[in-house]
Amino acid sequence: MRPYDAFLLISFGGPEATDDVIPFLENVTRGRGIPRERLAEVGEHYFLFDGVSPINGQCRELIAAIRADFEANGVDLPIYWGNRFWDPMLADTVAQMAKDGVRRVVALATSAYSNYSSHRAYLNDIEAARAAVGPDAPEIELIRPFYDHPGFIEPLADHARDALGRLPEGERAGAHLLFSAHSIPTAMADKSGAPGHGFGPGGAYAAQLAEVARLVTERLGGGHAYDLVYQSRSGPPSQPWLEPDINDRLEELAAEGASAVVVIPHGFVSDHMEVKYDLDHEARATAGRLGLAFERALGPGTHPRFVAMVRDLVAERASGADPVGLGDLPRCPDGGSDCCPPR
Ligand SMILES: CC1=C(CCC(=O)O)c2cc3nc(cc4[nH]c(cc5[nH]c(cc1n2)c(C)c5CCC(=O)O)c(CCC(=O)O)c4C)C(CCC(=O)O)=C3C
Ligand SMILES: [Fe+2]
Repeated sequence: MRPYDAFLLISFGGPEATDDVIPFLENVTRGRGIPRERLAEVGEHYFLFDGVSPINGQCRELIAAIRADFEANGVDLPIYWGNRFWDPMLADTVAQMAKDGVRRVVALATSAYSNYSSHRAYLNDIEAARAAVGPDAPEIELIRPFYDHPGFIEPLADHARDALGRLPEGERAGAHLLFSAHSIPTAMADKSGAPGHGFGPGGAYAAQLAEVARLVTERLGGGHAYDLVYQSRSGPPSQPWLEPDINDRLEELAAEGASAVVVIPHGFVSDHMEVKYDLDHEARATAGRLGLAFERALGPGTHPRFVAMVRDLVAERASGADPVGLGDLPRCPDGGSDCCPPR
């Protein structure tokens, strides 16, 4: 697709063997002030799965689906993949693209929202990788945060409907929906989005998460009660992070008389370790202890509408058309020159 000569998927990366776990965690937390105990604890989450994070496999599946979709729709772009924290590392991929003579790249991050960790960090890592490669490095344009795209919202709603359908029949109509996203420090959240956006506490990130929760609930019909909750908090206890934690909210819901919950991990694009451990393992156990029926909806993953969204976003970027989106928030512009500064 003109004006690009390659498509690049950029993801977080995850270990794929026991010996990868600690070096991976060191890459992620370098200079971040994460307490050592938290690292040891998170290492255990990975060891429980023999050191294999699902995220790289999910990227391979997504790339296979994008390749098939590009082919079926006449999009003639080679596809590359680079991670921020584990092999294939982004800098190596950028070096490979330079060797292959690639000059102009359109990139998508496996991260849908506005905040430093989900957006600005990707832009910074792209520039660091290009600088490491030198003058032959291609130009790389990162696609905007896409949380509001119908190709993100519709798969979430489809998968939430499936999860409701897995509850015992008598629990479906009254099920409480919990939309779960990665917690971040409140200082990072408050600054998310474009400067001076006026979203208030939690910034663009919390506002976007709330908007997606509303749009998905609306699509399900049935008037389900729902909340926005957070998971996977790290950092020292003295530092405020976005709340409520999903486990605390489950306690409250049980006390309020709820009997079934469907968790929708709308903060993520695939069912990686933060979903498998923090939701399927930990939150499910909390719900079980409280006597709540519990189902967890799949993430967008390789839902055909999500895969087609990638092609839509590439075309949008190539043509310079106005961003397509659902809901009431201002659209994120491409380029994002000054949005999502560090905390
Ligand atoms: C917003 C957000 C997303 C969603 C957007 C996106 O996808 O980008 C995300 C995704 C992910 N986070 C992941 C893993 C980790 N995140 C950590 C630490 C942190 N995450 C943060 C935020 C986010 N994280 C923050 C503010 C920290 C504190 C350190 C810092 O300020 O930067 C740590 C360190 C240990 C710990 O403290 O938990 C790990 C191991 C994996 C891989 C899972 C797998 O292996 O399958 C994925 C997809
Ligand atoms: Fe994270």
